[in-house]
Amino acid sequence: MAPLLSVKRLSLRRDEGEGSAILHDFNLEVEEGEVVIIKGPSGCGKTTLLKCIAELSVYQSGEILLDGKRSLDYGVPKYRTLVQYVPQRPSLLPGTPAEFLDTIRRFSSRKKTQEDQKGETDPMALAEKWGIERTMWGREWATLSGGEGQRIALALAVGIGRAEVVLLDEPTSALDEESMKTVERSLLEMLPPLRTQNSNVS
Ligand SMILES: Nc1ncnc2c1ncn2[C@@H]1O[C@H](COP(=O)(O)OP(=O)(O)OP(=O)(O)O)[C@@H](O)[C@H]1O
Repeated sequence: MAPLLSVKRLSLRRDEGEGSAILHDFNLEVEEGEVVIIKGPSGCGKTTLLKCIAELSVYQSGEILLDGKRSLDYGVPKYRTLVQYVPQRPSLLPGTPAEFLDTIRRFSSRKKTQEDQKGETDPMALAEKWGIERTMWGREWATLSGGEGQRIALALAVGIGRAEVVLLDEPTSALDEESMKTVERSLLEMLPPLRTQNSNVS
């Protein structure tokens, strides 16, 4: 059986392919239920790798497969609902989290099956458990603190329940220790790891 996610010989260079290499022939296989931690020094390409997997960055060569199929086989919008990227700085997103949630729900409601609804948790209720008041969803992303934006982005990614792969880019880097523990505890409850894997980008 094909792994849930495979990254095969991924290579990407800086400056639209004209500069030095960021990733060179990078390979990764992730099985269903597996939690993978990507480690490496600042600037080595961790965010770039996650953005490539989410089809948000253009790479020069290599292949990324979800359940053995390319993003183009799914169609990129559908692929992005299956592979969700939670950015390090959601404050750079336009509009408000409530608008974002509406857009996802409008897109989802047309195709939602009972199977889709199984893993769903209300993102607002989830974020509330992490100390995010419901009124915050109506504020522009740019006006939220780094930690508030991170908790909302995380609640959106894991609460909607359609994602097969959730890519978390330092998801708790802007949180204080207590909030970090609360968020990590509930993430672990929602995403029980069958196995863990450490992968280095260097
Ligand atoms: N659009 C771009 N154009 C040119 N260089 C870029 C671009 N995006 C990223 N880079 C460079 O690619 C390298 C990898 O960046 P990336 O953000 O993936 O690193 P990282 O490992 O996530 O770092 P950190 O741990 O500091 O967040 C860096 O040298 C960065 O400056």
